[in-house]
Amino acid sequence: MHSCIFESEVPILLRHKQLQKDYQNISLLPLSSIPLIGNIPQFDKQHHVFFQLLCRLAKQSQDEGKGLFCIWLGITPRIFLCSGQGLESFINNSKQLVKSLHYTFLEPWLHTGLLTSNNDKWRSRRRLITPSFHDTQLLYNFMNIFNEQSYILVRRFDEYAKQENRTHDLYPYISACTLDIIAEAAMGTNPNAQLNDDKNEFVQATARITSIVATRSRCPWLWPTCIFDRIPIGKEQKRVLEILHGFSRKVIQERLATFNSEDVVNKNEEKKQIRRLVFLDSLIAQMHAEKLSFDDIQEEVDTFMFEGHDTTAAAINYCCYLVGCHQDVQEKIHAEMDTIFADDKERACTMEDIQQMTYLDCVIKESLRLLPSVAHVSRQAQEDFVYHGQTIRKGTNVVIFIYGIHHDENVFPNSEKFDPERFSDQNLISTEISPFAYIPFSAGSRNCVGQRFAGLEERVVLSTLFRRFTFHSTQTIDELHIATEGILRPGVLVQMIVKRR
Ligand code: HEM
Repeated sequence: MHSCIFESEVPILLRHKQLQKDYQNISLLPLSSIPLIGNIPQFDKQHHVFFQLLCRLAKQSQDEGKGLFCIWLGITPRIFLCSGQGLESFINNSKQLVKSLHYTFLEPWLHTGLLTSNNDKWRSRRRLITPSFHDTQLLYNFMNIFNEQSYILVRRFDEYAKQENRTHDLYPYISACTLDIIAEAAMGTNPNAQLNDDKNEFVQATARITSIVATRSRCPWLWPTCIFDRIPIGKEQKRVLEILHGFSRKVIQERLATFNSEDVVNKNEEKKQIRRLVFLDSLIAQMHAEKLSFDDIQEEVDTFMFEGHDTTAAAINYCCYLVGCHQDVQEKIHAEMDTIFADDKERACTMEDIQQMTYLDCVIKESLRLLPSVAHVSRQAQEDFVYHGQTIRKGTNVVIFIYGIHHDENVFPNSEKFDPERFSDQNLISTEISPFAYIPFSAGSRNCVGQRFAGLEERVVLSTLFRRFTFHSTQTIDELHIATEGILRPGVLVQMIVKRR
């Protein structure tokens, strides 16, 4: 599969001199005097320093009114779109839905599931999968799972709360919780990651593979599979994938076994069992109809186990962190929780409760603005297009830089400030400016299929936590050394103190 990278890059290779001219105005870093190297010597090996460079370039391009910039990975240009203004005609264009070649590095893991597939395959999968995550009744059914798993998380945080003034990294507990949620809600199985050891093998393997993919993506010498597979990082990837694929295979086999037997049972009306149908069942039904194979199902299970747990875990963790840095915000959340739940700290959170969480809603949105779980997404231009007056050529790797767009001073004044009021009714940020100025779930027809699921999950988990706990953060954002590895990740452990209210 990876040989395609080079086949598809050939036109770019042949055209790179012309493209250097075309993109001269937006190439904000000077090209190396060594031929064919591009900007690579200017990229720091440390992910967070590289990310800071991208953020600086985004700011510079916004200040200069350009709204985009280009970096050169050797002879391939990568163009970062950093303004919501004008994004619509690209992101909503049905001809521009093809993911960039860098997603190919995810294929050893996710093959061509919904996130990484293109064209007809993507269209038919998206049609098949969307109902499982958009059906309002199904989403209501998930509330029980969100509540049950949140309670387990509370019990684990209680242990931390007993250790007065000690700091803790909450991410392992939170990601175990979101893993159990997606596994139970979508796959009908519960790996009990929350009840097992602190260092879950699946969670750790996911973090490692996303880091390996990020490293490979920005180092052209790691692109050829024949080299990558032979060096330590490639061998490590192979080991990590055995863990991840072993997990998804087990999940499918377990469900497949019960699916068959219950099918038989269901024919007998007297013994008919009511079983909650999950996303995986709809895929298995397609397998019985011979429209999907086991491998087809596995690539979707891998895709959803990753997209469905890591993104949400990052969002919840960053939200706790940011609130822990802003005690005034935390007091307002507590006041809202007390109004909704009064003294009853134990009852389950309902849809009606969620509708009343207007302030928490602003906090969640502002957290996803300041620290979006997915900092960028990429496409490969299928035809020439114009953005902010710049023509971008067919074949170019185009990055929609969500993080940069969310930090645009022209849209979000004082953009580094955590200010949930931006999203309050009175200050309603600017659909007037551009509906694409705030896109944590991407936008258009390739947006996040799990957006509504994630929104509900975040609100149940976070309200359950804020009803009971106060968080205190001990680091500034700069000290977190954040970097984008598919997911926006801190380079150090995020340390927080947890107290019972
Ligand atoms: C706060 C949580 C989440 C955030 C911020 C988020 C964000 C995103 C973004 C930005 C994309 C576009 C990716 C790209 O174009 O490369 C995306 C796609 C996707 N997301 Fe999410 N996501 C979240 C939660 C979820 C959940 C819970 C699920 C599953 C239930 C999910 C499943 C997916 C899938 C399958 C895609 C690929 C869609 C396609 O290409 O058609 N996400 N998500």
